[in-house]
Formats: sequence, structure tokens, C-alpha cells
Amino acid sequence: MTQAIHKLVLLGTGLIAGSFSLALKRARLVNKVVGVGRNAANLARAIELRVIDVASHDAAQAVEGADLVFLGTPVGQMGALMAQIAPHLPVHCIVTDGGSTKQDVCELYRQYLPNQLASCVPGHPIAGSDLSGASAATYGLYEGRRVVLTPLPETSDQALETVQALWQACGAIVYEMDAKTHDGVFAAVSHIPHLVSFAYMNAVLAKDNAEQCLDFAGTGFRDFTRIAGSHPEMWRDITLANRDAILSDLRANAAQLQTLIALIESGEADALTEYINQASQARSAWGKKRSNK
Ligand SMILES: NC(=O)c1ccc[n+]([C@@H]2O[C@H](COP(=O)([O-])OP(=O)(O)OC[C@H]3O[C@@H](n4cnc5c(N)ncnc54)[C@H](O)[C@@H]3O)[C@@H](O)[C@H]2O)c1
Ligand SMILES: O=C(O)C(=O)C[C@]1(C(=O)O)C=C[C@H](O)C=C1
Repeated sequence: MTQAIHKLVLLGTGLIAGSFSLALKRARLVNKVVGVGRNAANLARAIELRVIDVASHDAAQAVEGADLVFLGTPVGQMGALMAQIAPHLPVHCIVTDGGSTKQDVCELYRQYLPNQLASCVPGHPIAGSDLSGASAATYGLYEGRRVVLTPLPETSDQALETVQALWQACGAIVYEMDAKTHDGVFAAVSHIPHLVSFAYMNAVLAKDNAEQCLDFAGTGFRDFTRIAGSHPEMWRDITLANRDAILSDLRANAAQLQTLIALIESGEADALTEYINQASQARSAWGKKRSNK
């Protein structure tokens, strides 16, 4: 059982940070939550929904007296926020984040918080949705879900153990990974599916009868494109931050499409069946394995 946090500050009060706050409140592990944001209506809604207790537009002032800071903005905003809070962070305050990419965020900790690295714990919850803002925050978002921490060599055992225990109190299962491995894995199984879904959606929109196509779209379309409705700024930042791994995997995906085109052009039915069968078996096995856990 970890000690309760007296003051938690959310830098960015949206789905990810808000759900962290709600889960910790439910576990009675936090006394006061200050939410920092750019959007007054979102902050007002966060107070209404009890996601936060106090709203602020001033990150530097908000972190005074904090014992935990959670960065919950798109990754492209995190450097500027770290720079703002650096001179105001209490000595033992732990700083963590929920950013979807980790090599860039680790580099930002080094650049902007060089004297506080022992208290910095980069992290990434593998849970979320296509919805955003404080009103999308839910108590149970992290229950049974994975969280990957990518500690810096300087991160202290005490800071790491505290963040691990807080995520566990949210119901999450915590793993550790180095940041490069993390970014490679999540390029393949998170970033590429989103980008392919955006590209596919745009391909449908470019058709002459796009409206008619969308009108008749069924559950296959719905399942494949849910994530195309995700937040543009967040996905722009992820894509630019993890450029190399994403480009390499996007090219591999384009090569698969070329293989598929060649199979269809040649009319090789057995080879086409085998191509689809390989994917189908692997997806079914993944589904069974996950539902057993
Ligand atoms: N959505 C997901 O499925 C998911 C999953 C895991 C991790 N993440 C990561 O978590 C982070 C937050 O994502 P989210 O889904 O909660 O987004 P969100 O849009 O719900 O919340 C982000 C909040 O940050 C605020 N914000 C942006 N720039 C700011 C700034 N400079 N100062 C103060 N506030 C600012 C926005 O107004 C918004 O309220 C991102 O880094 C994202 O990559 C998202
Ligand atoms: O459920 C969704 O909508 C998500 O896309 C969540 C999802 C993902 O699984 O790819 C998105 C981004 C992350 O950083 C982590 C989780």
C-alpha cells in the first residue's frame, strides 16, 4: 500500500490524466487534485465531474507544494510545460507522464529537468479511446490494462516504486521497457493502425460516391475506422515524435498492400487464401490469448 499523495497536479486535464485522477481518488490515494489546462470550459467540466478539485491556467504556480505531477498533454506540449515548472518544482516532487511516445519524452526530461531526473518516471498507459477531454475521463479506464514505464538511468527506485504502486492502485499491470523498444513496439501495434485508419478514411472520402459509400457502411467499416475519429493534435505529435519507427513500419505495410495487389492481379486463389488465413489465424489466437488474461 503506497502513501497517499497530498497534492497531485495534472498538466493537461483530459482523458488520460483525468482517468488517472479519478482512479486514485476512488482508491483514496490522493487528497487534492489541481488541473491545469488551456480551455476554461474543459476545466469547469472537470470540476463538475470531480475529476479535479481546483483549476488553474498557470502550470508554474500550480506545482508549488505538489508531490506528484502528471503530464497529460499531447507529447508536443510537454517540453514547454516542463520548462515552465522546472524552477518551481518542490525537491521531492515526482514527475511522470502518460505520453504515447517515450524516446522524445525521455529526452525532454533530460533537457528541461536535468536536476530532477531522479524524480522523473516516464510512462505510458496502454488504454484510451478515440474520445478526448475531461468529460471522457472514467474511473475504470486502467483496470486490467497494461502500463509501460521507461525509467531513466537516473530515476530513483523510490520514485519508480511510487509510480508503479499508483498505477497498480488504478488496477493496471505495470511493465518496464527501454524507451527505444517501447517506441518500436507501439509504432507497430498502435501508431500504424491509427495512421492506416486515417489513410483509409481519406481514401473513402476521395471517392466520387463517398457519401453513398458511407451511408451503406456496416460493422466492418465501423470496427476498422473507430480510431480514425481520434484527436488530430495528439496523433500529429505522436507521428512526428516517432517518425523513424513509423516510416519503417508504414513502408512494410505498403509492401504488404503491394503483395496483396499482386495476388489479386494474378488471380492466385490458393495463395490469396493462404495470405488471408495467416492473418486470420494470428488475429483469432491473439483474441483468445487476451481474453484469457
Ligand atoms: N487517447 C488515448 O487513447 C491515449 C492513450 C494513452 C496515452 N495517450 C497520451 O496521453 C496524452 C493525453 O492524451 P488524452 O487522450 O488524454 O488527450 P486529451 O485531449 O483528452 O487531453 C489533453 C488535454 O491537454 C490540454 N492541453 C494541451 N496542451 C496544453 C498546454 N500546453 N497546457 C495545458 N494543457 C494543455 C488539452 O486542452 C486537453 O484538455 C497524450 O500525450 C497521448 O499521446 C493517449
Ligand atoms: O482505444 C483506443 O482508441 C486507442 O487507440 C488506445 C491506444 C491504442 O491502443 O492504440 C492509443 C494510443 C495509446 O498511446 C495507447 C492506447
